[in-house]
Amino acid sequence: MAESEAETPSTPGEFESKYFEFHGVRLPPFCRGKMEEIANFPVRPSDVWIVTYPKSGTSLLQEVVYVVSQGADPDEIGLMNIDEQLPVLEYPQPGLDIIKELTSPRLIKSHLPYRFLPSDLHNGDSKVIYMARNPKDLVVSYYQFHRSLRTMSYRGTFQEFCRRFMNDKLGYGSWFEHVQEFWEHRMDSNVLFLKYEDMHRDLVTMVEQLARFLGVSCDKAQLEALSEHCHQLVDQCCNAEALPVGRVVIFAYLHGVERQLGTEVLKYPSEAISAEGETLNG
Ligand SMILES: Nc1ncnc2c1ncn2[C@@H]1O[C@H](COP(=O)(O)O)[C@@H](OP(=O)(O)O)[C@H]1O
Ligand SMILES: CCc1ccc(OS(=O)(=O)O)cc1
Repeated sequence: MAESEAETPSTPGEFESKYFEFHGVRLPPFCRGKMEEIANFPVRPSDVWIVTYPKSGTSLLQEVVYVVSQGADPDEIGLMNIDEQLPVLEYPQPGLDIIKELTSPRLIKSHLPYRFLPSDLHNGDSKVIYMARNPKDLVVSYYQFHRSLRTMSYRGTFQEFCRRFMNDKLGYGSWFEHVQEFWEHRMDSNVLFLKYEDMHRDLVTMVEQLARFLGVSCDKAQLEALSEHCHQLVDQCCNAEALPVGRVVIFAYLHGVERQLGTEVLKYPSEAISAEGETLNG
C-alpha cells in the first residue's frame, strides 16, 4: 500500500469537510481567508500569469512559456526547480507576501476561476495565458491526483468522482464554468486562450502564438529552435497508462457535459464523446 493511503484513510465525509464554499465555488482549504487579499493582489504590467483548471497541463505549459519567454533550453529547465520560480498564487507556499516581492518579470500560476483572480487582471494590466484540457482526460488525471494526496486523499470510486466532477463538487469548482468564463474573455487583448491538446497536435503554431503574445521577437530559425526545445519538453512526459478502465465510465457521464456547455463553446464535448465512441466500438 502506498504511504499516502496508509496515513490518510479519509472517509467521504472527512474529504467533504476540508473544502469550503466561496461565492458558490468549492475551493481547497488553503484558499480560506485569503480570497480578498487575492482580489486586491497588486499586478504588474510585466507579469505573465498562467491560469488553468487543475490537471490541464499546467507544468508543461509553464515550461513551454519559460522556454519561449527566456530562450531557455530543456536541459537548463531540467536542472532548475522551475516550480520555485513560478509560484501558484493561492498555495500556502511560498505565499502571497513572497510573491508580491518577486523581481520582475514574474511568472505566476493560479487555478482560480477568472472572477476570483486579482481585479487588476480584469482591467488588462498584465498578460494571462489560459489553457483548457478536454474533460475526459482531465477527470482521470484529477482522480489519480486526489487519490495520491497525503493529507486529504480521496477514497471514493472513480464513478463517484465523476459524479462530483459533473456536479461541480471538486476543488476549484466547476470545470464547465472555469473554461466558459475564460472562453468569454478569449478576445481580451491581455488574454491568450490555449488548448492542451494543441500542444501535442501543433506545437509549432502554439509556440508562434506564445512568442507573439509575449512580445518575443524571433526569426524563423529562432522559432524553429524554440519549437524543437518545446517538443523535447512535451516528449519528456506523459503518463499514457492512466487508468484505462475509467474511460468507458467517463463516456457515459460526458453526455451531460454536452448539455451543460451548449452548442457553441469549444469542441471538447463532441470530440470527447466521439473519441470514446470509437474506442468503445473498436
Ligand atoms: N511534459 C510534461 N510535464 C508535466 N506534465 C505533463 C507533461 N506533458 C503532459 N503532462 C500531463 O499534464 C497533466 C498534469 O497537469 P498539471 O500540470 O496541470 O497538473 C498530467 O496528465 P495525466 O495525469 O493525464 O498524465 C501529465 O501527464
Ligand atoms: C486538494 C486540493 C487541490 C490542491 C492542488 C490542486 O492543484 S494541482 O493539481 O496541484 O495543480 C488541486 C486541488
